[in-house]
Amino acid sequence: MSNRQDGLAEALDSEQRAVTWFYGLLDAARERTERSLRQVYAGGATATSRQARVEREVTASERARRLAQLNAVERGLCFGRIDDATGASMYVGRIGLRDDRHESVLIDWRAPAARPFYVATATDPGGLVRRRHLHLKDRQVVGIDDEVFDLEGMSEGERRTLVGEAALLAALRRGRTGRMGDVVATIQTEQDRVIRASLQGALVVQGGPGTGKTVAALHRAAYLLYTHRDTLERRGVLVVGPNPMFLRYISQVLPALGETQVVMTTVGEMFPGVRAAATEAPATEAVKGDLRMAELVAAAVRDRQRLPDGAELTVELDGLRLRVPRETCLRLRERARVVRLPHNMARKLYVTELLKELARAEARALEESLHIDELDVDDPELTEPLDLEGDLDELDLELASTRLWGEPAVRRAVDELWPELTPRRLVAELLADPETLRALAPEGLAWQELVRPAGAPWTVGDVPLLDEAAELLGEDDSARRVAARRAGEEQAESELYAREVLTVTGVAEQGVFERADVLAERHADDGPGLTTADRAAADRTWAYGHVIVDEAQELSPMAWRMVMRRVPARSLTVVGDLAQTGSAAGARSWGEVLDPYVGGRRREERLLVNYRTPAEIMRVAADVLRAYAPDEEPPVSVREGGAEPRAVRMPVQELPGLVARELEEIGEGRLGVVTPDGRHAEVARLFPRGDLDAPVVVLTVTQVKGLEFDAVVVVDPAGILAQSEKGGQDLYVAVTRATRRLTVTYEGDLPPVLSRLAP
Ligand SMILES: Nc1ncnc2c1ncn2[C@@H]1O[C@H](COP(=O)(O)OP(=O)(O)OP(=O)(O)O)[C@@H](O)[C@H]1O
Repeated sequence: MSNRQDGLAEALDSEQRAVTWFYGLLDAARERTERSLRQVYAGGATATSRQARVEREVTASERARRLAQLNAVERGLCFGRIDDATGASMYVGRIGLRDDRHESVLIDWRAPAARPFYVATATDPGGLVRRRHLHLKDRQVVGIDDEVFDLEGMSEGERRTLVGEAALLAALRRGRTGRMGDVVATIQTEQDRVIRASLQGALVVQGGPGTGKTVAALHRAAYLLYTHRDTLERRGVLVVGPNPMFLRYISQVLPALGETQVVMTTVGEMFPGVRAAATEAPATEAVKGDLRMAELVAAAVRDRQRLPDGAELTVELDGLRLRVPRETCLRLRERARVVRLPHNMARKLYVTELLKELARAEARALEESLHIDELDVDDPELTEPLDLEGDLDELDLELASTRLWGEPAVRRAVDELWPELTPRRLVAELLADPETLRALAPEGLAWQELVRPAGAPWTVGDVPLLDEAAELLGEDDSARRVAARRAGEEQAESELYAREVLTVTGVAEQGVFERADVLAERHADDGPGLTTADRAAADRTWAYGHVIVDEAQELSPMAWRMVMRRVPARSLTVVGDLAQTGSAAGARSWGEVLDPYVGGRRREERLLVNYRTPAEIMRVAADVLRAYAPDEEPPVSVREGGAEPRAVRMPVQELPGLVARELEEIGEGRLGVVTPDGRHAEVARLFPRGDLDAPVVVLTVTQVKGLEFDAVVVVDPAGILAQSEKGGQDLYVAVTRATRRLTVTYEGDLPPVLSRLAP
C-alpha cells in the first residue's frame, strides 16, 4: 500500500470513530426524548383539569418537536471538520451535540463557531489550516475531501492524509431526484453571506439561474430560526414561491434541516379560502398587477355606499310609507365615511343612524295616518295635535330600531344603500361589470382588459385584489373581539401556568427554545396542538416575523402590496433574477418595487456562480441573454466538460423516441420537457405520467421556473420566443434548467439566437 493510501485509511478510521461517537450521542438524546414523551402521555391519562391538560400538551408538543428534529438530522449528521493553527479541531454538523460533561463536541452549522467552515478561502483562511468534508453513507464514513490552507502549518503525517476531490463538485454531479436537497455541507462563501445576513430590513439576492438563490434562501430561513428563535417562533416565517409545483420541489429542504414550522405558500394561495392557479393573458396580468388597481378597488367599495335614486328613501311597512330624505342619507353616509373604518364596520354606524331615521319616519307616517280631527270624540286631550316623532326619546329610538331591523323590507333598503360585502363578491361583481369598470377606473388604466364573465375562476392576479378588498371592507368582528377578550383573560392564566410547566419539567433548563408565552398562545382557545405556523397560515392578517419571496421578479406591484401587509416589520429576503422575469406585471428593477415599502433599508447581494448548468450549456444561455436582456450578466458556470447541447429538427410526435434515448444517457436521473404555454397539452399527451417524481415531466416555461433536471428537452423555441413580450426571458429560463444535457427540438427554422446549436 502506498503512503497515501495508508494515510487515507487512517484518516477514515479516525473519522469513523468520531462519527460513531456522535451517532451514539444522537441515539441517547433520542431515547431520552422518547422516554419522556411516553411518560408525559402516560401521566396525562388521568388529566382532567384544564391546567393538567395544558401541562400535558405543552410538554408533549415540546418533546415531539425535539424528537422530530433529532430524527431529521440522521442523514449526514456530521459533514465537516475544521483544524486551526493551534492544533484544535472542531466538527460541524446538522445539529449541535454535547457529551456527558456537557462539552460541545459537534457544532450546529448555524452557530457562529461553524462559520469558518464556510468562509475560509485559500487567500483568507481565517486562522484555519484545513477544512475537511466527510462523506457518509448511512452511519459510515465513505470519503474525505480536504482543503489545506497552510501546508507549512501541517505535520508530515497530516499532509499524507490529503485527499482529492472537492466536495462541491461531487455534490453537483449527483443525479437529480425531483426534489431539491439541502447543501449544508457545501455552502459557498458568497451564499454564506446571504444566509447569515442580519434579520432586519430587506435583503435582495439577485443572481442568475442556478446560482443557488433558492437553496441559500431556504438555508437562511433555517439560520434565522436558529439565531432569532425567540422572535421568529412567535411570529413565524413565510416563504412565498412561484407555484405549487415549485413548493413541492423545495418541500424537503427545511425538514431535512430540522425545521418544520415554516409556512410555504404562493401568491395564488395567500387569500384564505382561495386557491388560484389559473393565469391569464399578459395584457390582463399587466393591468391587474398595476398599483392603480388599488384605487379602482377603493372606488368600487365607495361605489357600493349609495344614495336613494329619487328625492327620498321610501320603505313600505304595514301599510305605512317610511320616508327619509336623500339629504339625510347623504349626511349619514358622510358621517359614516369620515371615521375611516373599513366598509363593513362603518356600515354598523350607518345602519344604526339610518334605523333611527326610519324610526322617526315611522312616527311621522303614523301621525299622518291618524286623522284625529275625523274622529268623533269630544275629549280635548285626545284631539290635541300629536307629536309622535318629537316624543321619541333615545330608548324609544333604540327599541324601534331593533324592531325595524327585523323587517325584511327595511333590511332590503339598507342593503341597497350600504350592503355588507365580502371581498369575493365585490371583486367578482366588479370584474363582470364593464359599466362600473368604465366609470370607476383611474385615468389611463386599460379597464377593458379586466372584463370577464361572472363566475369565472379566480386567477393568481385576482388574489392581491381580493386582499386589497378585504383590507377596505374589513369584517364585522365584534363577536370575535368579545371571544378574544375572554380568551385574553385565560391567556394570562395559561401563560403563568406554562411557565411553571417549563420549569417543573426541566424543559427550560435543557435550552429547548420554546417560550412560555408562545406555548400559552398555542394552547389558548384555538385548541391544543395548533402551532404558530398553523395559526399564521389560516389568518390573512397575520404579521410574520420574516418573509422570504422566491422568484420575486414575477410579483406584480399589487402582489408586493399584499406581501408587505404580511410583514409590517419589513424583515424580508427577496430572491430573484431580473433577467428571468416572465410575468407582464413583473419587476424591472428591485428599487422600483421595493423602495416604496423599505426605502433605504434595502441591501443587495449578488450571486455570480452557476452551480447547476455546465459551461457548454451556459454559452447557449448567454447568447439568449445577450439578445434579450443585454444589461444582465450571465453567471459563470462552476463546471465544464459536460455533453455538448444540440438542436434536432423533428415533429413533436417523435419526441418519445428522443426522450427515451436521453433517459438512457442520464441513467437514474430526471428529464424535463419544456414547451411553449400553448403546446403543453399536445406534448403532455405523449407522456402519460408526468408528476415531479416521474422520470419525465412535461412543463410550460412558467411551471419550470426554479426547477432543474439532469436532462432538458426544449420544444419549439420559436413558439416560446413568440408567446409574449417576455419570450426571450422565457427561452433563457428554459435553456438554463439542465444539470447535464440540453436538447432543443424545432420544426421550422431554428431561431437565430440559438444558431450556436445549428446542426
Ligand atoms: N453550495 C452548494 N452546494 C451544492 N449544491 C449547490 C450549492 N449551491 C447551489 N447548489 C445547487 O445548484 C442548483 C441550483 O440552485 P438553486 O435552484 O437554488 O438556484 P437558483 O439561483 O434559485 O436558480 P433559478 O434562478 O434558476 O431558480 C441546485 O441543485 C442546488 O442544490
